[in-house]
Amino acid sequence: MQRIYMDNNATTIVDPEVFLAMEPFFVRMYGNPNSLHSFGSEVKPSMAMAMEQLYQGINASDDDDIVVNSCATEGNNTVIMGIYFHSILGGDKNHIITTQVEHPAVTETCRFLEKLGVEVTYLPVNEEGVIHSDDVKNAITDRTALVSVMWANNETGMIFPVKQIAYACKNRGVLFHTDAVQAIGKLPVNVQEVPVDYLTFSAHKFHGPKGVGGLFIREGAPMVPLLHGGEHMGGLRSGTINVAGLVGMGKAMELAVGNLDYELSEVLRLRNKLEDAIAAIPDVLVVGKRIHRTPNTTLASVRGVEGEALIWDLNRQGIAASTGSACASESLEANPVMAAIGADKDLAHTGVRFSLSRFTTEEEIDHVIEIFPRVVERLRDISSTYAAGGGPACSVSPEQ
Ligand SMILES: Cc1ncc(COP(=O)(O)O)c(CN[C@@H](CS)C(=O)O)c1O
Repeated sequence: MQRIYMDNNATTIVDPEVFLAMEPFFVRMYGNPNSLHSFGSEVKPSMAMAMEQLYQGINASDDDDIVVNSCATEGNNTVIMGIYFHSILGGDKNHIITTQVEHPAVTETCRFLEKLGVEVTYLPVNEEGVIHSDDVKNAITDRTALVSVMWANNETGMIFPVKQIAYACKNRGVLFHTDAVQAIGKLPVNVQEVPVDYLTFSAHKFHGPKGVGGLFIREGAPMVPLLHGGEHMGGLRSGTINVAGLVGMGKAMELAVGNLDYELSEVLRLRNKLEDAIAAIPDVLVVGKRIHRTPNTTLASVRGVEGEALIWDLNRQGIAASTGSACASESLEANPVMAAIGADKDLAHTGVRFSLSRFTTEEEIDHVIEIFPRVVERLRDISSTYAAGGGPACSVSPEQ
């Protein structure tokens, strides 16, 4: 059976060019870059090139730092815990602002700090699943140590007003972190245009390898390492560098930026083609206006059908999708994003997320368009809660 991968917000295939770039660093050039002998020194030029690819990919200046780590979860923890140690434990601040729809790597780290007495504001989102920059302005106090708002949401694809938020924080002298995991490779990410202090990303979200990520730190922004040990990354992140991963991430960043026009045209066209077919099914609505979303993501609420049942049935047909973020896929709780946007409790369990990539083909989209309505119909026929014409799924209808 042909399998179709439609869960690229969870992870992506490694681009073959990325794999080729990495291969030598597993079997021939495997030295530790901290070693003084030739096995160590011979890997350094490739590492330097990869770092340059990362700097160019987000338009970082040479005065800024990019710390190579294991993933965005580590990067998010590093920023938030680092601010706690620097500005809260070691300073006169005691407040962090974030949103209700951040990835758990942000919200759970904040919840951990609340146990240590930190005050955290989780800004609510509107029916489209986003906040307004004024929400941040109104929440900032003289005790605010950090604002952390994602660039784009992993479940809805909704894009947050990070530029306006960054300037609002800058004007109040408050540090700003953005989790850019779902923006890199899908949107232009330029840290000269958007004056963030910290920005985090993971290579496996833009066709690089799992197990390697990056943390951008603006020159002058305070940084307290999460991991202590050897003198790696200038002391900002101890642990032997994943050389192959870094080389792969640099190549993946170069390719992601180079394919941005394709993402914003062809991937967008295929996503909209799929979304139009999904939205045409009765009592199915898509969350968020397209113009405010990343080009590859659709989150649909299907009245009367449990999200888990939907993705399992799709899986039986060879189609890989998710009910929301993969890290919450085991949970039978209501989808927190759907709950946050005001979907009623039945609907909060009905979300299905499709996320495309530059490797998604028209034939694959046409096949999903053929299968999905049949799956919905089959599951509704056996549903105990669905009666045709059950009314709108939630207040937001698809927009062009
Ligand atoms: C916005 C955002 N921020 C952080 C992460 C974590 O990435 P890691 O490489 O696992 O550390 C993710 C990963 N979201 C996947 C897995 S939960 C999803 O299915 O939506 C993310 O989307």
